[in-house]
Amino acid sequence: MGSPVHRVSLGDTWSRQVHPNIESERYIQSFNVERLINILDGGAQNTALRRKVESIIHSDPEFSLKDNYFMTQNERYVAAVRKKFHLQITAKRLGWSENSPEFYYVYRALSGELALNLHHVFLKSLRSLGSEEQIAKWTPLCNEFQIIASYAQTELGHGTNLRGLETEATYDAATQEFVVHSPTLTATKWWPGDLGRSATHTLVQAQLICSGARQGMHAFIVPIRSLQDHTPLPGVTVGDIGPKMGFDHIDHGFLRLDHVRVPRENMLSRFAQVLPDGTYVKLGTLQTNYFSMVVLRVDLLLGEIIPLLQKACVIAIRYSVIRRQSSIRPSDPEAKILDYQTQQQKLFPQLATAYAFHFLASGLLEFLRSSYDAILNKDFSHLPELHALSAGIKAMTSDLCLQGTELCRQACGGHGYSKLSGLPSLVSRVTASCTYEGDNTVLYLQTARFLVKNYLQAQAQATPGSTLQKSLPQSIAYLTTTDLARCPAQKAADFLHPKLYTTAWAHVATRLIKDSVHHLETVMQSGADWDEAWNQTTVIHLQAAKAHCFYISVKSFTETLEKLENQPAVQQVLKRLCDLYALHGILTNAGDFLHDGFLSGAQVDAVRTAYLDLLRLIR
Ligand SMILES: CCCCCCCCCC(=O)SCCNC(=O)CCNC(=O)[C@H](O)C(C)(C)COP(=O)(O)OP(=O)(O)OC[C@H]1O[C@@H](n2cnc3c(N)ncnc32)[C@H](O)[C@@H]1OP(=O)(O)O
Ligand SMILES: Cc1cc2nc3c(=O)[nH]c(=O)nc-3n(C[C@H](O)[C@H](O)[C@H](O)COP(=O)(O)OP(=O)(O)OC[C@H]3O[C@@H](n4cnc5c(N)ncnc54)[C@H](O)[C@@H]3O)c2cc1C
Repeated sequence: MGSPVHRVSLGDTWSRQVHPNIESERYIQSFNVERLINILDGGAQNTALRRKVESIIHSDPEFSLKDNYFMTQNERYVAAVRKKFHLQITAKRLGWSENSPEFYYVYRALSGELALNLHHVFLKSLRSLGSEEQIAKWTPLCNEFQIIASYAQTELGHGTNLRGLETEATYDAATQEFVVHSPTLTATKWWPGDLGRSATHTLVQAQLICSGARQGMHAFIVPIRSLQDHTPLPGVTVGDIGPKMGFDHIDHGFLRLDHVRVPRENMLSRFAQVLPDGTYVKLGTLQTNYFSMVVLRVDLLLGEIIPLLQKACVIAIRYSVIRRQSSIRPSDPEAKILDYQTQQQKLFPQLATAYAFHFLASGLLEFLRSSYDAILNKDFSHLPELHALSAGIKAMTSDLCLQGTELCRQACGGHGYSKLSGLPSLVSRVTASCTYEGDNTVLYLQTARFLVKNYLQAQAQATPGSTLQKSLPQSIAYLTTTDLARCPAQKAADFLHPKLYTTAWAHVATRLIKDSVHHLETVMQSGADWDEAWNQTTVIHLQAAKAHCFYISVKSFTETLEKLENQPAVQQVLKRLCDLYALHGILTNAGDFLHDGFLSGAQVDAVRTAYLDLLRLIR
């Protein structure tokens, strides 16, 4: 460890002391910090549990992260594997069960520097796509790490277009096996985490071929490495895809299968079965084989994506109260950079976004939990709305978390470019979330498809004599509420009413959805078919989907405020953040509010007045 750079991070004494400026800043807030912490943790008992888990982790040298930024990719991987197994041993000793809150707190305390995350993605997919027997068989093997699993869906040639996946699983009735095969180079599985070096098994998403027909994408458990010596099994070519922008600690891999045989029982069969004679039995819909992606998109929000923005806000705001640079008056001492309005305008909307997304994701997780069992029991009534919400919210949160973490990094000047600030790693990590578990554009368009479909249905129901009376899904009920043509706000203070700005966002989302349908229908009337017309109007649909998702996030934040009547001081500070979040969105998209005169120029000025005053109040 002789290299000079290590002197920077080893053995310094001053970094253990809290900077006096931070100390002083911690005693001027207007609310009870512990109360707000309890709200974010979901209750005081969770706060106590989280702190207990964090103290165990932070006091154990095996979990130290201090050398991480000086490691090679290989060293990062080895360190992450070591931490993962030390964690499993610790968890067993302390009685922490798989999927328990303790594991969530550990993951966050270690900034996700743990190997085998896809092993848990495999388990989640098994639970959502596997039969009860398959769950009972494979879960203990995973929990005891007798097997290490991964999730292999994406191929060199296809990540988004799942209908285009080329890996084949052909049923052989004579032996009651599936022959899993990579027929082309582009069928090579590419990107799956934990595949490069760790996994002994993987969940292969492949085109099922049985009864002489292609039945679409289905999931197959395929052994890929020997449990004796970890070498690739016959017919398996597997390895690491090499250096990436981030995620150095994960062995993303590639996989080719040359007619590898697996037993019939290895096809996950909650929503589809292949009988011994090769008969295909559909127990769900095409979309139910996509259900595991809905679960993952929701889990990744609080489990991986939003904490990255939360951490970037903590680092950048703390830095901004100790960094002094230039003076507000030439005669003054150098100012804390957080006292500059522009620094507040960079950071506080990101802080507000971090809170907005925390409550938004918590609500979506609740919706998933409440509909999960129904879906597993083949009641798919909530699935379309759950898919549309999870797709759009994953796209919006990852997009805005990326923008926010990068803004926080830039707000720290040169030190924001040092890995030792923690910020560059947060940015490179959150960047990936705009692609994994679904490219954001593609996911927004899934939400847009849901909006158009339901809008047209509402239109059809509204025509006189229509017998259809199906109510709209709750998240788009606003499409049929009476709409204001003009915003009634007279002065800046009027924009600090949650009902007023929520209605403003509903107005813009409704208008953009109507507009997108109008353009679609106009292009079709010019002779294009639905698919061509859809492609020629996707930019407009994308805009409508984004406005819809932002409206959902504003509504979720205001509903959270309503539940805090009994904690006025906390409610007040969260309301300021909610106001700031909503008004920041209006100013950033002012054109959408001015377009039909819903807001006038003078009203947008009033929004800015209220917004700038909020920065002062929040500071
Ligand atoms: C440190 C660790 C943290 C990081 C962990 C990272 C883990 C990342 C792991 C991965 O990245 S795994 C790979 C993730 N890959 C994807 O997410 C692929 C994205 N592509 C798709 O989901 C589908 O290809 C897409 C939905 C875009 C299109 O599929 P289709 O062409 O079959 O569907 P289409 O668009 O025609 O829609 C058909 C119907 O299915 C519905 N649908 C589509 N996806 C659905 C879904 N997931 N659930 C339920 N319904 C769904 C859709 O709404 C529609 O319903 P309607 O007919 O009623 O309109
Ligand atoms: C860090 C990381 C980890 C990952 N982990 C896994 C894993 O564990 N398992 C796994 O299976 N996969 C994994 N992936 C792969 C990931 O899921 C895919 O990269 C993702 O689904 C996007 O697919 P793609 O790469 O083929 O991009 P493409 O779909 O080729 O996207 C390229 C461009 O084409 C556009 N595009 C594509 N289709 C459309 C359309 N229909 N309409 C409009 N535009 C379109 C996209 O918007 C994008 O701009 C991981 C990826 C990353 C970066």
